[in-house]
Amino acid sequence: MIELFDVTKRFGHETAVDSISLRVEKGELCALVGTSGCGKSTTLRMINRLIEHDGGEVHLDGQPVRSFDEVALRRRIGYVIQSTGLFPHWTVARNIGLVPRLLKWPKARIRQRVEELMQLLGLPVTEFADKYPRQLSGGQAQRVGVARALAADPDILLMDEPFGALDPITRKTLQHEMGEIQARLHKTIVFVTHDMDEALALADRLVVMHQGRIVQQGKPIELLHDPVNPFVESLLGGMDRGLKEAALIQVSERMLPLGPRLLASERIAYGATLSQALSVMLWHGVDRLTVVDEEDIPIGELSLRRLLGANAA
Ligand SMILES: Nc1ncnc2c1ncn2[C@@H]1O[C@H](COP(=O)(O)OP(=O)(O)OP(=O)(O)O)[C@@H](O)[C@H]1O
Repeated sequence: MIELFDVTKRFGHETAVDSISLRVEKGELCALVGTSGCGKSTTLRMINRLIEHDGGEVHLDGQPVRSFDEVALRRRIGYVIQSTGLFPHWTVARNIGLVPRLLKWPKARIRQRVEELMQLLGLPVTEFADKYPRQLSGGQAQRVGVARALAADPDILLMDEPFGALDPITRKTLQHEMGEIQARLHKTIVFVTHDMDEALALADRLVVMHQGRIVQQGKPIELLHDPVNPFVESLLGGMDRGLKEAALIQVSERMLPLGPRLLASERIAYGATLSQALSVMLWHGVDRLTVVDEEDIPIGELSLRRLLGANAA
């Protein structure tokens, strides 16, 4: 668990982070969002003490971070940044094994752990273990960065725009995989991003910052429904909030059993999102879709009228 109590950071006369309080429960993914310069990265870096706070307290599992040895603290906390920070003259395997080596794990255990993580992150060992960072694409390098952060199995991960430099398709793939990895590993994660869709898709708790302060925090769906002010409303998508909420709901959650009616001609996978289903309806000018499973077998239907009814209720 990570707790910030009235934490403040000043750079000269400028207050970058202004008395913020935040609690991230064990196993929770907390996304920090807000306009550029609002203090997100500074907040993140005060957790692993890359930046020391000036006021208030930062606690990990009830202990002030200042009571930990700085180096030991950073080895306990995985840290992923946009530019990856991989050592260019080290192979992928060596980069991933960095913290376990510093922790003096036996060689065989390090090798086993590196291979396990490469597999988890979709990097075939025979293909990638001996490559150097310059031989990787941006997406592959980012996977190595995440694998490295997970190497010593830290409870806490800090991720600062980890997918910021990637093209939209690779970014979506990595977001999806990150969601799946988190569902398996249940790390406590603080995640900084500029991408609201990424934040909404991944976060258990969304924290909106503005000018060094937290203006609102809560579950993504709560913020979408009840933004506290026009700034939060516009950050969350303004009039697009309905579609953003629909992107968080799976077709399977809203489908109806197959009825006696003829199957609708257009199909949608049960794992698709409601926003994708609405897009398919708009595209084809239809108000019903047949929901199919992985084998393209009809298992239900989605009706625009019933969806509207559900929202109106
Ligand atoms: N080392 C530093 N020295 C002086 N000022 C700094 C330093 N680091 C950050 N700042 C200032 O503190 C404020 C908050 O910066 P921070 O990087 O935390 O914002 P951010 O929300 O992460 O921004 P971005 O989204 O653009 O990355 C900014 O005004 C920035 O200029």
